[in-house]
Amino acid sequence: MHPFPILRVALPVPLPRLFDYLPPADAKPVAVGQRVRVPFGPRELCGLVIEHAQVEPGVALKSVLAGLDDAPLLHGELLASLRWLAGYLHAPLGEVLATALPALLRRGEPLPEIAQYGWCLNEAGHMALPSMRAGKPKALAQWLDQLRDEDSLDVEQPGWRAALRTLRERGLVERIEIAADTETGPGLRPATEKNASPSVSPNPEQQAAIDAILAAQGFAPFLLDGVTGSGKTEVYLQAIAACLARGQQALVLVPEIGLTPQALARFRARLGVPVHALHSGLNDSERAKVWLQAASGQARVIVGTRSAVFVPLPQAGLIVIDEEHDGSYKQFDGIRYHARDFALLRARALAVPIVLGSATPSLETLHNARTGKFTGLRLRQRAGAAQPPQVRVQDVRKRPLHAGLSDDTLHAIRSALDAGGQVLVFRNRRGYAPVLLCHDCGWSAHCPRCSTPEKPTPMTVHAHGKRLQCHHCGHRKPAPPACPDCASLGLQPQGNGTERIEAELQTRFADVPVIRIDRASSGHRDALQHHFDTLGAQPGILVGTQMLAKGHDLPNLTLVVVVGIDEGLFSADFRSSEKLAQLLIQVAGRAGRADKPGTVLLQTHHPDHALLNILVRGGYHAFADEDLALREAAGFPPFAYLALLRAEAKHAEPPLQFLQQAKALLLPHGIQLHGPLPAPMPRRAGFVRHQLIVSSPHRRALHAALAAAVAVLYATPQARRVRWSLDVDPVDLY
Ligand SMILES: Nc1ncnc2c1ncn2[C@@H]1O[C@H](COP(=O)(O)OP(=O)(O)OP(=O)(O)O)[C@@H](O)[C@H]1O
Ligand SMILES: [Zn+2]
Repeated sequence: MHPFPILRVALPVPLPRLFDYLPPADAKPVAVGQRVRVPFGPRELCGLVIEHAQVEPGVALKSVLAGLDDAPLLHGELLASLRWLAGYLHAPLGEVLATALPALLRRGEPLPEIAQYGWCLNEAGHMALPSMRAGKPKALAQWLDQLRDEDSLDVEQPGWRAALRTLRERGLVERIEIAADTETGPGLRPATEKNASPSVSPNPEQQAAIDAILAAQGFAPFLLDGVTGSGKTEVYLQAIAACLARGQQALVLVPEIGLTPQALARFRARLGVPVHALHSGLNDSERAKVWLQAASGQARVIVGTRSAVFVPLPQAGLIVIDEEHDGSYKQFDGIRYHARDFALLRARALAVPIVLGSATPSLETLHNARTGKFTGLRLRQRAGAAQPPQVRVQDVRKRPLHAGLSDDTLHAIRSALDAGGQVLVFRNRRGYAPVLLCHDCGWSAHCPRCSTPEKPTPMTVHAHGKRLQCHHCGHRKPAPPACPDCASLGLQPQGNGTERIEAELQTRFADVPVIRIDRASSGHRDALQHHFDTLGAQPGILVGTQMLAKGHDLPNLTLVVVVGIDEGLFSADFRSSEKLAQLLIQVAGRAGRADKPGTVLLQTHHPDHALLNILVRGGYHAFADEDLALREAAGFPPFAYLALLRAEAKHAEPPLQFLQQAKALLLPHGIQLHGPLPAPMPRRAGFVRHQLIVSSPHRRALHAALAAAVAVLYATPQARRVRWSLDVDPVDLY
């Protein structure tokens, strides 16, 4: 028998199994959770050892080429949770691990250095201190009479590196590597005046929420259901501070667009410990470092977007999910995990409290709070002196519109600006106009890669009419100078996107800045912050898409105008009402967040629409009651469990055959099957798309059926002729 057991390795390949290898030739034992480099066909891959097993007689195995780590990279709770996730998503473990690990580590590169350094006065420094001249170097020297780590210096002594240079040149300080048990000065005083947000004392509702979270023991899920501007962040901050005081780590998830430098600075200033941010703006090595710092326990507070849910938390004390309803928590390709749901699973495994916060909780989460699975905490009022905004539905039927804006709206904007306020104009369509139409023959511009004869996909007009762009596949081309069908010169952009509204507002309100915020103008987090900084507190207008709806706090914003939501009122998707309601409440919630009252103008051609009425009269909860009742009657989530099997190929046959095969495999399991049917968007980027919806009122029944069928599906010949994916708990059905 071989002296060592064989290694069962998870590899990032689309096959739902582990791969067996002999230990490496150097015969060093490789533990579970360590990375290895292995031969795989003609390639070499980096994988993770998942199990040891005994060699079966007569099986010829290749050897691992090399072990890559001295200690397991993944172990304990995180490895177990990821194995559970792979099972839940019916996805190959190797691909799940590849999604969870930072790219640098996934590629098998060596672990980056994460040692922390600190500075303190040396002997000469202590001698020189009393006689130093007052100034920045002396101030820093006083602070360095004890060892201080570089992170705390960043927080406590902004700009310290310049002063340090002086001290170094004079030979007064030394740099010391800080081990986990090195004693450093009590680094962190409460935040200093200049970088702290004004400290607030919690109001009674906030205090009750804080008390409930602090009293929690072990796994305890909370829904912090607080209206916009109610001060949810203050509740998070106090819960995190208590977690830090217990010596534990806190993980905070935020939507991609919410992680502005401003938001981070607020956390840093209030918590008084380094806050480690994980977001798309970091490079691979920075991401890997934060991940490893979390693994070593050095990182005490990690604030990040979706994929931060995968950081190791050996000393976990609390998980917070801000804006838990946000769509960006769901990954839309590859391994389609939901960060909120995985965070809940981890909180249970880690036995820590988890706080889901939102002014517009997802119906799943509300349902969980109503059935007692989560503890509901309510903040019914805005914090401080702020009042809820006044919402007015404005009937624009038969009214003249200027780039979609009514005369009443334009007057309201003028008055708000004259009163020194800021205005937000929300339109959920970027570009200049959604359609380019020939006024003479009716031709309109369609995407050649995303259209079918039955279902054409219009191309959006950009660059003031000069360019066409498909928002589904990215296809771009110059706008034709004349109609390709009838040669008429009467081509007209139809409808209004943010670009056109911006242009209209710039001409009408030339005296104030008009700033457009959408994916084209502010795709980058820092760009968004830059726009807010440019505007400052002066009167001005922001025009933008849903990027503007999320968690921003602009104290001087007094008027919100909502334009062109009508198309959203009639969508067929069972989640569309929920999404629209959330969007409207969140956008409206930007108005009047400080001492000036806010107004919201909702322009519509359907002033009697049930959704608008219930939202305006009853608010989000009234809407949610009604929508939950509808979902229960129709057997939709959260009253049933769904999975969506998608398949696409250049031609229609292979996806259909694949899904028929899947249906045949699922049929004996007694769950509901709907399809195969063309996807709501039947063609995209040249691929014909079909889908099969699988559902059951019982989660267990659904998963038993999927587990049995998917294992077989991977091996069917039909699977090789399509691109397919399984989406468990899909958010979008297209
Ligand atoms: N107890 C308090 N007293 C006075 N002001 C407060 C208090 N708590 C929070 N605030 C202030 O109220 C404003 C809104 O708080 P915050 O941004 O946390 O709201 P929120 O609940 O997250 O809202 P949204 O869901 O709209 O993002 C902030 O400017 C915050 O500093
Ligand atoms: Zn397209």
